[in-house]
Order: sequence, then structure tokens, then C-alpha cells
Amino acid sequence: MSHILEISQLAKRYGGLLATDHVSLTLAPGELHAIIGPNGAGKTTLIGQLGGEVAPDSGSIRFDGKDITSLAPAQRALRGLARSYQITSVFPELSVLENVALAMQAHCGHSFGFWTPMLRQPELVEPALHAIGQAGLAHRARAPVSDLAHGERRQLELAMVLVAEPKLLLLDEPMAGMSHQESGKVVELLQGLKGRYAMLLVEHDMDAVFALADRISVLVYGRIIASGTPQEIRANEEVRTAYLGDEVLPV
Ligand SMILES: Nc1ncnc2c1ncn2[C@@H]1O[C@H](COP(=O)(O)OP(=O)(O)OP(=O)(O)O)[C@@H](O)[C@H]1O
Repeated sequence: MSHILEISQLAKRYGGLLATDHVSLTLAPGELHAIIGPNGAGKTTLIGQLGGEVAPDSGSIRFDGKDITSLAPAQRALRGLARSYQITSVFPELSVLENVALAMQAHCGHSFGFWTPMLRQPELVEPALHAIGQAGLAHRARAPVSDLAHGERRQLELAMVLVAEPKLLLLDEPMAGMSHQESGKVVELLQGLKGRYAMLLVEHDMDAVFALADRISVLVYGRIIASGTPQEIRANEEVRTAYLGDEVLPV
């Protein structure tokens, strides 16, 4: 089977600490693969290496058939590897639609009709509305961003990534800081996106992870100690002892 992402032996050392210790994993197109592990296990470092913000000391990353190990984050994004950040470049006084249309314009790297008001440019508005719908925010498209609740803002960040039609989404704790109700909504949204995008999800919310993932990899002290289906991970004794002993796994 061809893989959209192949990570091979990725390592990153901080002084005496191996934050990622020769991590290898693959992602099939359309697969949702979750990375779980205790605090300090190396999850953020791994996501940073994939996004291009953290340079690995060794190892390689192949994405969509090409080696991207030495590419900058923007070059990776152009190839379809998108990271959902807590986006800082949001204009709070502009509407959801205007912000997503701007993200579309930035992704395309040129201004469409410079003198034409943005919302009269269907080549920006149509994909923006589509992405806003995919992110579950259609009813808020005309609302100023400053009016959004915390969960809705995270949905906007997702729309701003989806508008570029990525091939792989890196989702770094998309449920962080959300109420139970809000995270339930994001689980539903991601369920709806499953199969259309490959997704690598780092998340502490175990209910969400076990509900969503096709496969789960467990990272402990920078090393993947197990990879498998949610059922396999739930039944894995080493995982239970090393990581999940103090967590209650969803049944
Ligand atoms: N820039 C850095 N300089 C030095 N040490 C770092 C740096 N970034 C991370 N580390 C260390 O690397 C290890 C892995 O950190 P990382 O943030 O990747 O873990 P994590 O699994 O994302 O943790 P959490 O679940 O708490 O976010 C930790 O021990 C951390 O202190």
C-alpha cells in the first residue's frame, strides 16, 4: 500500500534528553492516526518535526512520495501538509468568512482581483464557505471573529487550514481547553472529515482518541512502544503499565 506519510528513524536530542528516539511510522491516505503518551513523551516535538519547525538531528520524512525532511514549514504547507495551529494571524474585527477568504488568498500566494472587494470574488468566497461548512461554522460565517466562543474559534482555525485542501492534517490537541460539549462537537466534525483527509492527531482526550482513531501509536520517553487499532492498544499490557495505568480507558 502506498503511504501519504513515511517517518523513518526521526530523532531529536535536547542536551542529554532524546525527545524523539528514532521514531518510525506510516500513514495511509485517509487514515486517522492518533499519537498518545504521557506529558513530556515527545508528542509536540514530533509534530514540530513534521510541520518543519523543529529540525530533526537524524531520520527522514517522506510526504506524498517526496523527501521533505529539509523543507521549511511554508513549503510543506504548499505541498499539502497542513498544521492546525492556534492561529495568531486572525483579524478579530473581520468576519469568519473574510478571515477564511484571506487564508485562501494567502495560500494561493497572490491577490486575485486586488481592487475588487474580497467578498465579491467567488474564487475566494466559494472555497471559503465550503471550508467553513466542513468546520461546522456555516451559521457563523458572517459573525465577527471577536464574537466567537473558544470552541468556535478552534473551528475557525480548522476552516482556515481546510480551505487550502491539504492532503494531511496535523492536529495538535484540537480539543484543548474545550468544554465536554464543545469537544463532542469537534469529534463529530473530525468523524465527518475522516477518509477525506489523512490526519495525525495528538490529543489528551482519550474518549476522543478512541472514538476517532483508525490506529493509535503510544509514545513514551520519545519511543513508540506500541502501534495498533484502538482495540489492540486497549488490550496491550505494556501500554497499560507504561502509560495508561493511571488513566481510565474508554470501554
Ligand atoms: N526546546 C526545548 N529545549 C529543551 N528541552 C525540550 C525542548 N522542547 C521539549 N523539550 C523536552 O523534550 C521532552 C519532550 O517534550 P514534548 O513537549 O515534545 O512532550 P509532549 O509529549 O508534547 O508533552 P505534553 O503532553 O506535556 O505536551 C520533554 O522532556 C521536554 O522538556
